[in-house]
Amino acid sequence: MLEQIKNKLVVSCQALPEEPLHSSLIMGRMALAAELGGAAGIRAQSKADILEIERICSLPVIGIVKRKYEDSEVFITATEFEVNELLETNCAIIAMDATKRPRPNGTQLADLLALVHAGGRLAMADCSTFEECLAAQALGFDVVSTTLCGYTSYSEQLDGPNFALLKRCVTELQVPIIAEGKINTPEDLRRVYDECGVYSAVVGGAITRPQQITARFVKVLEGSED
Ligand SMILES: CC(=O)N[C@H](C=O)[C@@H](O)[C@H](O)[C@H](O)COP(=O)(O)O
Repeated sequence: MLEQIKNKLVVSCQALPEEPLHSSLIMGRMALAAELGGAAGIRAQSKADILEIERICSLPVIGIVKRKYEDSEVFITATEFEVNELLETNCAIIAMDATKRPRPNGTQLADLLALVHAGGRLAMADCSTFEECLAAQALGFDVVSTTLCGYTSYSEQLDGPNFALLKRCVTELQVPIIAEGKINTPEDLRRVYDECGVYSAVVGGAITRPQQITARFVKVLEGSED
């Protein structure tokens, strides 16, 4: 799987229940469209969406399950329950929140990682800071990403990708680094490869969330810069 996505584009096809495209059928078609467009992999949310994507599209999948728990801010593959759901699909990589925030029910990140590996899958760490990326590598994650940069209270809040963080991770870590989050334009994508030297990159909303794409066009008519 890793070789397949190296230096290529992974497209995240996700629509949560509150989003207009929430539907496994639609996410399957999104994934197929991404495949036809030349993507090398898909990132997808929920067992149902992944099973539909696997049915219709031949690209390897990075799987996550987003579920909110009362006692934690962590919602991307937060407990053993979500990992076990993903193990019922053929996703090659299981991604999870690897931030320092406490997980629901006292769940330990190391236990989730062990479960992923016992299931014969690779594990991807969604981090928000350099320290979290470093800790994820030390724990034994196979790939590390900056997915949650800007989404924890203590991480840098930027409108686009955190190029400096990506570059530091690539320079100082040994595991493959995946750029994910806020890659809003083809130019951003070019830069995470050329300037930061990342292993692979995931683009989501800029390709698969039409409400977000529309808003970007509407904004220029309102006279403000994006
Ligand atoms: C923070 C969070 O929940 N991120 C999620 C992680 O799976 C997705 O909602 C993002 O779409 C994905 O990371 C890709 O990022 P962008 O859509 O910015 O290209």
